[in-house]
Amino acid sequence: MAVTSAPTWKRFTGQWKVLEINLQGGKTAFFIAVLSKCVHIINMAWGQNCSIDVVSDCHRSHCCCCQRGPEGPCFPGTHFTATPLLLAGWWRTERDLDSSFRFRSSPCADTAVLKDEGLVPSPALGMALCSAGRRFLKDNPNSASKLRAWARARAVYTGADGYHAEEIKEKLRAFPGGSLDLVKRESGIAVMTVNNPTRRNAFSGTMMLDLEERVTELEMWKEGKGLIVQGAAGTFCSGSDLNAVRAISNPQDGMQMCMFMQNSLTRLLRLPLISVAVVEGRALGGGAELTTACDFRLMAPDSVIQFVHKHMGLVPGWGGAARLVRIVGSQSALKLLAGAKKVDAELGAAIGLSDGVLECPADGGVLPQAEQWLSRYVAGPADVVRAAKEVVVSGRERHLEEALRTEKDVFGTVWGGPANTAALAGKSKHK
Ligand SMILES: CCC(=O)SCCNC(=O)CCNC(=O)[C@H](O)C(C)(C)COP(=O)(O)OP(=O)(O)OC[C@H]1O[C@@H](n2cnc3c(N)ncnc32)[C@H](O)[C@@H]1OP(=O)(O)O
Repeated sequence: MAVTSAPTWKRFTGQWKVLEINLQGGKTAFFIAVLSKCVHIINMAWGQNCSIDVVSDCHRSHCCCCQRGPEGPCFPGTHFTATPLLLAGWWRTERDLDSSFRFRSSPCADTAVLKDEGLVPSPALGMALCSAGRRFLKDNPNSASKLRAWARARAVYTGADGYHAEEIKEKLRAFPGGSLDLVKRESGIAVMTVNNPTRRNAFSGTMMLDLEERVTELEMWKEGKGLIVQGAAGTFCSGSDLNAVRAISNPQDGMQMCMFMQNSLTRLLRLPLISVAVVEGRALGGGAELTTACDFRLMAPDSVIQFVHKHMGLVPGWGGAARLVRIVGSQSALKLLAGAKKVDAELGAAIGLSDGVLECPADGGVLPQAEQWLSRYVAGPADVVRAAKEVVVSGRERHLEEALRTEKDVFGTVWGGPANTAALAGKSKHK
């Protein structure tokens, strides 16, 4: 069941807030938020068959109701079909919640109304709901793992944005061809290959679906440290498959495809893995956008990254413009987009789009060079490498105060951990 209007904070009292969400069919869902070290959200959906998208990732926080830590969260996030009383997500900060629902809270100390309506929540109520939720997850292990995946995912769009995931997936399934192949290595580095050589690795509909699946797989890969994204057969990716683009060129499908790809590529960039796009040949249109969803880009000598969207009467829609501005700054981004400028390895290095030039491929191709380049950043224990990526993502995406809090939480996961203890036990000099 869809959310029919922007959620609003209805009540606010001290540590508690009640958020009201209007659902289709006149149903209402309430979320009770406990504001303290973490924000614990309890969703009580009064009515059958309503479904709400909730995305969160406070897997490292401790629930202030039941004091559960990362291993036993109440609910790390959900996309749920709610029964009269169901479940929840919990957010690390209030702002996470706000951005999940795209609204701003406006606290209005309205204790009296709360009391009048007998709605004053209590820690006991919170605990009861936590425990009901845990029981649900125990009885529904598939939901639990899905929830965990969602928790890590932190996609941009949900049903509240008018995004209909299943509908667009159905449409994309009608444009088959190619694949996105993923190999996870013992070294902790995975290689994802955009594989559709007969169309210069253009993204068919099913490859877009593959991308989402591969990202989900990587989100659940706890041993992972690094990711290399490459194209098959010596070229990176020629963007979206023009045959599919022509078929779904109506505004509705375009928007849905845009949200689908933004979600997947945002999740790709937010993975706790250090990622690098290895660009050989051409990275055009959506292919250029894909390179920006990696932390780094390495370019082969004759390679070109080109945001050809302008030539197509478009601007990027897979999040490539927003990411490009963050990588090269607005001046350079404007030149690349408004001029559809070809970026070769030299220009790429000069403007900071490329982080290194690969040498002419030897027998083994450029992959070993890329692995060698990446190895200096992924050396060491996975939890430390992943923590480094996490604090950088947080610093890039969150307001300072929130990023500082996240940094504290992530710091707490490595402080006194095995790598830290071993380092302290040895002689520590960094000459
Ligand atoms: C998100 C927005 C977007 O991404 S819009 C898509 C933007 N991309 C494009 O417009 C790329 C158009 N393609 C090209 O410019 C050239 O094909 C490039 C990639 C430079 C390769 O040139 P070249 O090496 O000479 O090969 P070619 O043109 O003979 O192509 C080989 C076969 O591949 C196909 N192909 C290529 N790109 C796409 C694509 N994006 N979608 C669908 N098919 C594509 C070509 O049509 C060609 O197929 P065929 O062998 O003629 O059947």
